[in-house]
Amino acid sequence: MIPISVVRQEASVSILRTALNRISLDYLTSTAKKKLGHSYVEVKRDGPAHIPQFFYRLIMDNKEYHVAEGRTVKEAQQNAARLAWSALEEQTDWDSKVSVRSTLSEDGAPPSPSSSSSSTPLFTSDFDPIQYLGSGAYGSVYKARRKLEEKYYAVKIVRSDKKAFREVGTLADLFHHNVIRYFNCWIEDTRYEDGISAGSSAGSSAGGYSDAQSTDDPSVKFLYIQMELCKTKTLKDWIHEKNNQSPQDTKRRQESLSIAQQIVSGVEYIHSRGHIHRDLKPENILFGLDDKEVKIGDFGLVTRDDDALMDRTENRGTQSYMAHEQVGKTYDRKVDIFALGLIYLELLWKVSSGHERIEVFTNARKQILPTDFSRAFQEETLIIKKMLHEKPEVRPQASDLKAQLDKLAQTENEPQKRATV
Ligand SMILES: Nc1ncnc2c1ncn2[C@@H]1O[C@H](COP(=O)(O)OP(=O)(O)OP(=O)(O)O)[C@@H](O)[C@H]1O
Repeated sequence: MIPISVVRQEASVSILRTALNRISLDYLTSTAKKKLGHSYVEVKRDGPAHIPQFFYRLIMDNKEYHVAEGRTVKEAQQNAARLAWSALEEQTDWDSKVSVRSTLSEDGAPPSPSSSSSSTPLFTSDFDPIQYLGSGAYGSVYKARRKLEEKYYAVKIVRSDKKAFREVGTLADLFHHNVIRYFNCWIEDTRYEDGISAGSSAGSSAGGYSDAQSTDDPSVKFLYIQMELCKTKTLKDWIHEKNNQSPQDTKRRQESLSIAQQIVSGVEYIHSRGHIHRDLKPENILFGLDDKEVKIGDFGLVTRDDDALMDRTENRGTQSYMAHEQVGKTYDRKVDIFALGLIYLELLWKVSSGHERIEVFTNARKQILPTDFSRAFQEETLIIKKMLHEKPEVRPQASDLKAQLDKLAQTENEPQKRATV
């Protein structure tokens, strides 16, 4: 006999899945309410009046699901429904596609290939690859249109290993508008390559599968990660544009604060879910398609955090943004605050050459900021110096930092109190 809990769980999945297939979470609200005991609970409200944040969780069939955030009550409830859906999807083997969490072993190791590989290349059967977007050290990213709903996504293709599963396992756990959204992942035997990424004639769009790597080692598989499509412009490009503007852009201060608030909001959420990003840098922060929001990406170095300091076996990150203690083995989430301090400085302060940037960064790492900067940005100087403090315990928690930046934004919105820089 099938246990009642399984039947109820399948009912929940079916309701949520139908709702998501109809792309209408309103449907979920009415249908699930009728069939299963279901309610949304407000956990907290946050943020200033002009950018409020609402936090809701879904309770269904007496089970509490993860807290989700949104700009409106409706958005937060819809996001909470999506998180519940993801959680149920992960628990139930209803799809032929790989369910990430259920395939992870206790230590985050990848699943055995036999249980996860698929002989039909899902990428080209379910998607139209549109454009090669770029590559990092570990893989390449394509813009692709999912045939079923005719929506565009970014699909990242990486070797299927422990690092890739850590990235995807974390992304699947996160749902915040300042974090690149994860949708799905699956494993294939081969890596898709188009003419451009494969190094052949520029502009070629002819695509195909390359099994060069898997021929060398047949056990090598590739993980396809379907994510929210963002602009290819990164925060590094934004900083570069601003630095090349002459005279100095008068809106830079205001825009930098708004961007810093959004990154901190994303980091606060990541920390609240028990993760440390460990590789925050402008290259890993993208702009959403509407150009309004920034999104934290590249969770390849993410690790679990504990309240206690953890002994970490790996000490990686990007050298120039890395906190002092990150070269050692014992550090906590405050390494992200250090990197954010440098990013906020870089957002605000125009440097004219690579040489000047190195000098500013080297001094900033010792909490020495340019004299002109400290004069022009007094409040920011106090905040940044604390973020860059040598002792992690002195650096603010992301939630405190968020409150400080929100307060600063309120002051900035009262122009009579501040002179424009
Ligand atoms: N969700 C996305 N939407 C749009 N473009 C993306 C997306 N994710 C990545 N890209 C583009 O693809 C490029 C490569 O991304 P990827 O995450 O592999 O690289 P990376 O951050 O440079 O990598 P790594 O630090 O792992 O070496 C990025 O620089 C960006 O231009």
